[in-house]
Amino acid sequence: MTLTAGPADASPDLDDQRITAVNPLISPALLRQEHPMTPDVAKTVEHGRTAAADILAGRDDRLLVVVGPCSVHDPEVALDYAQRLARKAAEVRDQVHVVMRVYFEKPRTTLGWKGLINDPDLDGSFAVNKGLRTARRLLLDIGALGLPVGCEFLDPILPQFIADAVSWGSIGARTAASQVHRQLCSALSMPVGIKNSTEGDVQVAVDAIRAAAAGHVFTGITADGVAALLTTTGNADCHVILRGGSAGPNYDAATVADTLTRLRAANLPERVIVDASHGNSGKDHERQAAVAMELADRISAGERGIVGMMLESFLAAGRQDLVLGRAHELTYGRSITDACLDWPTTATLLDHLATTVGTRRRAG
Ligand SMILES: O=C[C@H](O)[C@H](O)COP(=O)(O)O
Ligand SMILES: C=C(OP(=O)(O)O)C(=O)O
Repeated sequence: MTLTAGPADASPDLDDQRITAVNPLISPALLRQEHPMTPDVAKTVEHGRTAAADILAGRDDRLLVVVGPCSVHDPEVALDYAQRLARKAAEVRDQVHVVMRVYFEKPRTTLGWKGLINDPDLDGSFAVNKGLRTARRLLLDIGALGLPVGCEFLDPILPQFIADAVSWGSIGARTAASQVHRQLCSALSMPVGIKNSTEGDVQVAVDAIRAAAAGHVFTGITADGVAALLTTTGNADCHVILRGGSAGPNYDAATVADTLTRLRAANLPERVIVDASHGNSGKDHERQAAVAMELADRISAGERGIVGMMLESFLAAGRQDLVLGRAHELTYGRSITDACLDWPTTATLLDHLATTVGTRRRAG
């Protein structure tokens, strides 16, 4: 007897036409079990979050400074940097609340290395489970130094793996308009800075803050890695980061004042953080110091609204190109994404920002 194919067998395969591999992903719960939160790190995280929220709300008159490499590509180097920054942060703690940039996810304009979680071996092997383990371990090691950390959140699944160890979050210029990211912010347990667009549109960040302040219902994952519907309260601690744009810098007093007006119009707290890098430095790391010094002068002269700064800083100045698979050729402590200030310049700037806050205090 000959079997003839029924209509179902004749149907073309419609699924997964462009997926070439499906591999297991560890669950957030498993990662948290392997690298558990400790009481000391929890204290650092909690203190880092509360201090940032207090500064943003005007309850604490210190400056919030988010400083560190554009991206982490080697956890040992990042820890070396963190040890130096932790000592400096302790010295300036009465005037400056220091949060280390520990960025594991890089949003690319087109293509490029997408960060330590996506490709921890820097060779295109995309060992994501290893990347998650390395990232979480590093966050805990830095937290153990008493130094709070800040991360950019890009993939909406990934916060479940690391967010408990993070004191401050960021949404980048390329995702500020994304509803997915605004919903994510509404769920995050820490203050989140949202950047103006790469073109320099500030309103998109103000709109994002409004959206993130509201509660949402959206799809995400649980700690066990199972898809779920999440219902959120909204995050009242989101704030604008002015990062400049393709039209040029936007840290000038007029743009800061215009941003505060937009925030007031949206019934939001009139506070901004200024990113001294990216569009505000034209990606010239040396310019960052000049931007920070100009902001310091304006802050000590009493300009209102600027409650913090972001600096891209690493051990060595500038940047270098990564050749995939040849990470062993990289210079120690130099960025493989955007150019950074070197450590001595960073330490001097942090001292200067501490003096700035002291001057502003004395002026009342
Ligand atoms: O901060 C880092 C970069 O500016 C951002 O990830 C975009 O990088 P790219 O333009 O080199 O892709
Ligand atoms: C990607 C970053 O910045 P932006 O989103 O402003 O380009 C960053 O701060 O690493």
